[in-house]
Amino acid sequence: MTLITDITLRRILDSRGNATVEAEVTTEAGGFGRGAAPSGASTGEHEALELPAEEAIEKAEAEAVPALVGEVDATDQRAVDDTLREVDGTDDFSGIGANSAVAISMAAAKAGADELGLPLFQHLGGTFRGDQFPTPIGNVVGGGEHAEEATNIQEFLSAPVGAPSVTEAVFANAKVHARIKELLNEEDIPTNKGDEGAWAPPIGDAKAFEIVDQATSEISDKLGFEIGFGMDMAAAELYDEDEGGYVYDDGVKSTDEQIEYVAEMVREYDLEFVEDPMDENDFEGFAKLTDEVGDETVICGDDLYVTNVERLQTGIDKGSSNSILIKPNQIGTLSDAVDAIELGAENGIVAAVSHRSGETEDTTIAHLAVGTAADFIKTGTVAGERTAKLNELIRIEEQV
Ligand SMILES: C=C(OP(=O)(O)O)C(=O)O
Ligand SMILES: [Mg+2]
Repeated sequence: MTLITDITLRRILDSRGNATVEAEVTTEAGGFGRGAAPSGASTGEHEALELPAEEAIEKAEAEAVPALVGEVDATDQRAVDDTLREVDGTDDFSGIGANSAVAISMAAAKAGADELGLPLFQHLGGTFRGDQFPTPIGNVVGGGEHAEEATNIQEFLSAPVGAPSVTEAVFANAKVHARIKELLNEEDIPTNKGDEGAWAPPIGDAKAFEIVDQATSEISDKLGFEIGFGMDMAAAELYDEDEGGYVYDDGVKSTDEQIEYVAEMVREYDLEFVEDPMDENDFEGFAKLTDEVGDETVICGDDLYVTNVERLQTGIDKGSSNSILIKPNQIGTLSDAVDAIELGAENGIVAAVSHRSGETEDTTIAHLAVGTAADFIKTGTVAGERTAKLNELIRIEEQV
């Protein structure tokens, strides 16, 4: 029994320059952990609620801190997370804010690991986990809600599926990112950047498919292992019911046309990963697409599931996808995120643990991905708040 003895909450900057919540947890025997909440821009309609940082801190200091300090064992992550849910008293963490909840949850996990003298991935995953690494998929070109005057599709993701190690995969993605800059320069296309460090050039989706295909093929040939690519369409941001479907610069696609378009791209470019190809409430559209190309590629639900086991169960029942994106702050605690990964695993749904577009130097998701044997981790390719996680993966690989 190693009780939490202190919790400090503060406002810090995220990568977009917005205020976010950082938590520090200290335990009786001197264990210490620090965690910080990320923040989305293309957020799902059904996500847990982020409150303004100051308000979230104030509410958590009044409600959560007294219920945890001197009361809960830091090494018992379920007890920490159950307490956060109990004191919050809502389904969407609108009581204390999902940003305060996830920061405390992650800080407590790190304090628990420190207390036990274990690396975080092992504390989260247990003794028999930690030797299986995710493929890091990293956005190299993008637009949508993450950049203006760029592609309609939010993210084009380099996917080094044949890399011999996670370290080689991380460097491969950085090389693809660099090669894309050269290709854009050759055509005098401006190399603006989006929120996550991907290039955000003023080009259409068709051109982006060509450039990313060329860059991944060239770097794959150079390095001698397979590098494909995928995409996060963030289609809920494109969908407009009043317009009758998915709104692109060159026209509107109906649901059936969207399914056809995505299936065509999967086949033409042999896509490794397709996230949110349909609107966040269209379980049926997802299911049709998964039926059509689910044996050729990974169809992943992000805004569709928002890391929520009830929504995932609906997707399982309807056959909506073969993958789930996992973002701890979408649901509020690490326990909830692990529950979603495990429900998925029991039903043949592979996990992709993910950053948010607004990030901090926090590296918890690297440990969560390794500790739960997730198939993928999506956390960018360059930029300090992204490389923090990628470099942590390199360090973890050295430890196992
Ligand atoms: C990382 C993403 O973006 P955001 O954090 O803005 O939701 C995403 O949609 O997968
Ligand atoms: Mg997404």
